[in-house]
Amino acid sequence: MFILCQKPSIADHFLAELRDVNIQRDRLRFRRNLERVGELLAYEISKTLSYRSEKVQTPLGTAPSVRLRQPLVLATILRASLPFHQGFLSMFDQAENAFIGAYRGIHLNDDEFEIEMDYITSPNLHGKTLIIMDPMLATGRSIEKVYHALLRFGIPAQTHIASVIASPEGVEYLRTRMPECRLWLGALDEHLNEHFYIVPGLGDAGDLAFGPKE
Ligand SMILES: O=P(O)(O)OC[C@H]1O[C@H](OP(=O)(O)OP(=O)(O)O)[C@H](O)[C@@H]1O
Ligand SMILES: O=c1cc[nH]c(=O)[nH]1
Ligand SMILES: [Mg+2]
Repeated sequence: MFILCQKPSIADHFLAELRDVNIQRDRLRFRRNLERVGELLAYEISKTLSYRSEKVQTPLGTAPSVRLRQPLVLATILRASLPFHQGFLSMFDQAENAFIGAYRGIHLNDDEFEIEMDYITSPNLHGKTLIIMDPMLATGRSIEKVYHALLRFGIPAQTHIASVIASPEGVEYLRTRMPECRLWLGALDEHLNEHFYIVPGLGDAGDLAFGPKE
């Protein structure tokens, strides 16, 4: 598991703005900060990808270079993940993309709720590197449901899961259910509250990015 905010960097500044109740009133800034954390995590993941060597002609000579070789698919969970996805797409500009409409639906009881999934579109995933993005990894139920639904489109060579903020409960849940996936986090928080929200977290990422929903 990789955690971006383990030693102080500009990433902590972006996380602080995302969490701050006053700054997060500015939706444009909130979305842009999700995007910036996406860019930074994409850069970290890029260090694990494979590249091919080549020579590039400059105006003054030839430079030994490398270019990304690995086919990537970026999978994003609507709504909250859209700005985070944009950050990844800025780095991996030629990636293919998958979109999934998933959200927390009816509560079955005090301890459980259903994840509704009503839209999924994906390219073939066979042998590709899949990156599933969702800014909030709370219980882990959304990511688990989406991952297993995506496997219908082919078995990826490897899968990365990226989140801005995670709970220890969510991390543990994914570790046991999806041990083959590698986790990339902005920050790991304290716990989930009784409504399954991350504490201290940042609140409802989808509403903060796009406004409340009915
Ligand atoms: O780990 P989990 O317990 O599954 O919760 C995390 C999910 O909750 C949020 O989505 P939400 O259902 O609020 O939808 P939204 O993005 O439309 O706001 C978030 O973006 C995750 O997808
Ligand atoms: O803390 C949480 C949990 C789920 N979804 C959010 O947006 N925030
Ligand atoms: Mg939400």
